[in-house]
Amino acid sequence: MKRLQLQAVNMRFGPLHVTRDVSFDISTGERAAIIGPNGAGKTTLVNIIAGELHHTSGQILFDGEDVGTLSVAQRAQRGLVRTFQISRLFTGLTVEENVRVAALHRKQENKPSRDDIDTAVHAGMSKLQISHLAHKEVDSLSLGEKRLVELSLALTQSPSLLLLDEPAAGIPRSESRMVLDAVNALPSDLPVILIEHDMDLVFSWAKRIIVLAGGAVLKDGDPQLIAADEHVQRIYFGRGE
Ligand SMILES: Nc1ncnc2c1ncn2[C@@H]1O[C@H](COP(=O)(O)OP(=O)(O)OP(=O)(O)O)[C@@H](O)[C@H]1O
Repeated sequence: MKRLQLQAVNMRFGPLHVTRDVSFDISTGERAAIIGPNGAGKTTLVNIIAGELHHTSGQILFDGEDVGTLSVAQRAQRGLVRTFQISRLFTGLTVEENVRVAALHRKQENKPSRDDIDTAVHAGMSKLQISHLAHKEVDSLSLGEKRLVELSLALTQSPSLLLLDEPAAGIPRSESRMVLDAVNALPSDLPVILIEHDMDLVFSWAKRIIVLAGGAVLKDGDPQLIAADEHVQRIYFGRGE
């Protein structure tokens, strides 16, 4: 089932045409990575999908609804949830308190009871195996642990599509395995779009890779096809010819 549909999406900042006729669909359970050289327009595209930026033409449908004019919060309420490159955790609060704040904002039809919130908080932490960190202040955590807490905040919001913005960015090598394991352990039916510079993570995780160059989709296919494509190698990896 199609969850997200981008149809000829464009973004212009004044004279700068940064996103060019981007079209693709993401279906239930799909694991897609968006890659591309610096300045290719990856962050702009994530911001457009999440609602931080409003595209200048084209359509964004989520579960069949045109969400193009909705705010970040309205999209998150519908299940379109993102994480950030830069930590947005509340410092001074514990892990559990941070997860609780996210649980209060989660997608729901009815007003949640205290029990509902408690259940969501504990499920969010146990899915990411961070229950042992519940009572630690987030400031005392390692970078990798903070990234897991951010992932658990996103899961606590009951996403029906998750946008991961460079989950491995800034994480020391010693902890990158932990982050990769967490990304790998995300529920298999949850569609995920990953923006990532770490090619080991991209190629070990993604089932589909969308290559952006100059704001447009250069190639869209499975990792084998992308790795073997001469155009991609030339533009993205600086190889070929
Ligand atoms: N608010 C803005 N105003 C004007 N130009 C912008 C704005 N945001 C991004 N751009 C331009 O859009 C282009 C794409 O930037 P973007 O950050 O989306 O690329 P990226 O692929 O995420 O790059 P990186 O890998 O370096 O993070 C760049 O040329 C950038 O300068």
